Amino acid sequence: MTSSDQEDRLVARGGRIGGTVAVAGDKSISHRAVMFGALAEGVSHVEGFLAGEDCLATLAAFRAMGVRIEGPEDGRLVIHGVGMDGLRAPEAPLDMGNSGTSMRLLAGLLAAQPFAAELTGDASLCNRPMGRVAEPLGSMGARITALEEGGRPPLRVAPAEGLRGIRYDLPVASAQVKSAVLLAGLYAEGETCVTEPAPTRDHTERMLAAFGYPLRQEGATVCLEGGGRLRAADLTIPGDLSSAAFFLVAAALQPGSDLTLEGVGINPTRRGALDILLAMGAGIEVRNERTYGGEPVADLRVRGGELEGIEIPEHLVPLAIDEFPVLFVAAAAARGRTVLRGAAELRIKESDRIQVMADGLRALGIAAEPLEDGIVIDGGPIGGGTVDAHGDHRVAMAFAVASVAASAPITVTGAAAIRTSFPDFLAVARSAGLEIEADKD
Ligand SMILES: O=C(O)C1=C[C@@H](OP(=O)(O)O)[C@@H](O)[C@H](O)C1
Ligand SMILES: C=C(OP(=O)(O)O)C(=O)O
Repeated sequence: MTSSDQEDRLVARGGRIGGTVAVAGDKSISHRAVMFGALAEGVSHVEGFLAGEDCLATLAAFRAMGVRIEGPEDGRLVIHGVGMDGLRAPEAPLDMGNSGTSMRLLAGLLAAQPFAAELTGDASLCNRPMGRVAEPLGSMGARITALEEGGRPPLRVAPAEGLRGIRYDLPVASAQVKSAVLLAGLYAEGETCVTEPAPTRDHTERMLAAFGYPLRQEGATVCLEGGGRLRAADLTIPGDLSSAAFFLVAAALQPGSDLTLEGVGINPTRRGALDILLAMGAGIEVRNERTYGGEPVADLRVRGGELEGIEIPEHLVPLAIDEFPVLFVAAAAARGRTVLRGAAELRIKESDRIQVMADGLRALGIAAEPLEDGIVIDGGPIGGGTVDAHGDHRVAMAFAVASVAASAPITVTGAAAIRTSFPDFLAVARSAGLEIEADKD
């Protein structure tokens, strides 16, 4: 067995959750820091960059396009910006690994470049739909071809011949699509406006502002004028609420626990998981609110108790989209029934997160009924057993957390992808009191 096979299998035995921990930097913001730092004029300094495989794929892509980036060293990057027109043609296809954010945002940026490029990724990413970005970018004049059926990657992006601004109504609430169109809009003639059907994470808008790019926000619509410039900026990236969510749930479902998570991003367009857990009765206190690089940050203190099942309000779905695997674990440990609807997007993430979570919860003895656009979970005693994360980082970490409420150890297979978003997960989990190890058998 190779060492990566070993990491692919985890055994979690629960434990007493408590203490004070910090999670790694926010993944969404880390991607954008590299992108905007690369396109800026001058040298940007970044602290708290997440050195997970997804963000490293973005970093490697910009290096392959001629951008000098020092680090990451202890989360620090020094990005020598090349300006809006300074990227160079990459010599080989850009490999985005497992990262949907990298592929969709880069599609928007590459659509506007005077050179051809190809974007590819791993088996999971190559199964995800890219028509959602190719279509609006096409109407701006971009020439993007998806090489596989159903708008699936690899994507071939031909040199641009001048893009024009559009007004685009997002058909799905997606920050990746919004960001791809805005990135292309930086280079387009005239104004580009994107209207969202429901709020989605606004890190692109906040970071453009931090790099000095003017934006106009009117209700659900954000607009920018093409042809501007970005000024280098120094940024500190907040801790990732999506990573913190595993420990929020671990502590919230264990009576008597007391855990503080320091320096976590609580951007209102991202904090749906907090609001869902609070509605389930979790004892979470938001303390020491402050701002890092235009992003709100706080320390979160969680004291465990009993959780109640709820009907999750649909407007919270896009605001908690990546946290549902672990929220399903909270639902399994809660008293009563939890119902989620309006979350069909979960079926086209790194795995089909509705089906994969339902299968895993059932293997642990929980009644979980998948719906086309959601799930119904009846809380009850969680048993031990083996569950398959299907190579999905968030599913793997969610089932490790389930062990806190389980009557016997939980073995998680297909867990190596944890490196994509949370390479220090095992270390942080242990310091929060979780007994977890990579299986050596
Ligand atoms: O813009 C981003 O950084 C992200 C947006 C979300 O995807 P969608 O825009 O597809 O919902 C989220 O699931 C992903 O992890 C990160
Ligand atoms: C969906 C996710 O990421 P991405 O779309 O960037 O692969 C995630 O991190 O849960």
